[in-house]
Amino acid sequence: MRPPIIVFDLDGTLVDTAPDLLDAMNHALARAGIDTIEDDGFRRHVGKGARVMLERATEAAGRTIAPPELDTMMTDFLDHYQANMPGRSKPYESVVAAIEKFRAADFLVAVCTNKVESSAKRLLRALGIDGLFSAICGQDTFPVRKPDPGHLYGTIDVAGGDRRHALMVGDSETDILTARNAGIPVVAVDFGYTDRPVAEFAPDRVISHYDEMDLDLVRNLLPRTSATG
Ligand SMILES: O=C(O)COP(=O)(O)O
Ligand SMILES: [Mg+2]
Repeated sequence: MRPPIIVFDLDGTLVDTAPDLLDAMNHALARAGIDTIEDDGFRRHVGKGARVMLERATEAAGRTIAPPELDTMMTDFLDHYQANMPGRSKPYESVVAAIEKFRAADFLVAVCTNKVESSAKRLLRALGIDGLFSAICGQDTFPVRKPDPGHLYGTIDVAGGDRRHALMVGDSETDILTARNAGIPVVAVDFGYTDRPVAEFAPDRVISHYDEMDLDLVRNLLPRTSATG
């Protein structure tokens, strides 16, 4: 029997990455001659991949850019972002302790993110926490990405987990839609990056701190089995 699994989103859920995403975005914008961003309004665009963040910042500056230019900006973004890891990015308070508790209770833990896979792996390695995860899958790991359920199913399969005893943890509408599309329960954190309060997207639970995410909460959301009950 495959073990139960908890799948975390990355940006805004597992790691507070916004300052470094902003630095890398501004580097790419400046190289393209586009106004850089000074406020943190861009956080609401995190979760759909860096290309969407760059497109939104470009629109906000009143510019339209052709796909090849956007490709160049994406390369500039990734070069800067990956060269400066881990930068100021930090795992959210108590998330590592929570993950260690789940692993000790024989849950697998994995990451399903719309970051490119190499960025996700490099960041988690730079933070010294990559070893906690049985799979780290990004927007380019499979032919589909969140909110397509195939991204979440694929992550569970690579990790060797049980799709029927899986839980998603995320911070955005994208994550909640992904879990719903997959028929998998979802816990939302309310401290991440989203354009509207996560409760509006009707997750199964909302938490404000990882201290709230104990084994009882997880087991209550999963179908009963000898492994999870
Ligand atoms: O938008 C991104 O770059 C990734 O965001 P995610 O880790 O929240 O999926
Ligand atoms: Mg996120």
